[in-house]
Amino acid sequence: MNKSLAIPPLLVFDLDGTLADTAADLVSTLNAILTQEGLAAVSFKDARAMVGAGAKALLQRGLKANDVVVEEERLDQLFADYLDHYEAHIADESVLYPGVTAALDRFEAAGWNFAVCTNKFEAPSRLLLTALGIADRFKAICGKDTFAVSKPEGDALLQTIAKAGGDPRRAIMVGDSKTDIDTAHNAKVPVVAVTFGYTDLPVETFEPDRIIGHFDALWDAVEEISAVFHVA
Ligand SMILES: O=C(O)COP(=O)(O)O
Ligand SMILES: [Mg+2]
Repeated sequence: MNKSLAIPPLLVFDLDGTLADTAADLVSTLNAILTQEGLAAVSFKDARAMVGAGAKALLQRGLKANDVVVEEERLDQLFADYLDHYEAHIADESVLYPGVTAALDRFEAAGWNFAVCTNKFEAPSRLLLTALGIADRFKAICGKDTFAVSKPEGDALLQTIAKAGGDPRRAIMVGDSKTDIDTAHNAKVPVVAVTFGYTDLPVETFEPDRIIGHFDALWDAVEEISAVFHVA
């Protein structure tokens, strides 16, 4: 049997804005830090689009919204405070998007494996997925700090696939932002974009291979890609 066919096909999921709607907890944490510093909170609407480039970028955008620039050392301290607060409130309001569990069940029954490739740090990612009851479904959970490189570098995805025991020729990325689509393009891995995440521009702008508005549509999108890319 063709050796590569012995390797199960792999779905690699982004986390924030793809598997889980985490914006409320991320923005609440940002505002807890801004308030602690005597600065104005940012509106959920404004801050939601800031999510996607990592927590430090979110923090910096919140400071910038207050026209405040802090030097590196102070930013590191605020970021440490941010992570402490976030880990204590990791899933106060965060929930899985509709259809995630059913989609994982269907693909698992068809022999697919799963991994996570996120710009959230690995520890809070594990904490969140455990709190949401699905951490043990992933062969690998890789965060911004798992490898020397992070998204949008293609190698962040390729190393995630390797860590999950997968084959890049039999892998598909699922994400919500330009960062994810660029990562997949850089790794030459097909990508399905979801429309319900935190992208500041419509995802079609970034030319994913397929676009879905609900996880119930993931099966057909992957079927189409698999036929084209000979994944499954
Ligand atoms: O934590 C972030 O800002 C982004 O995380 P994501 O890569 O899971 O979307
Ligand atoms: Mg995301």
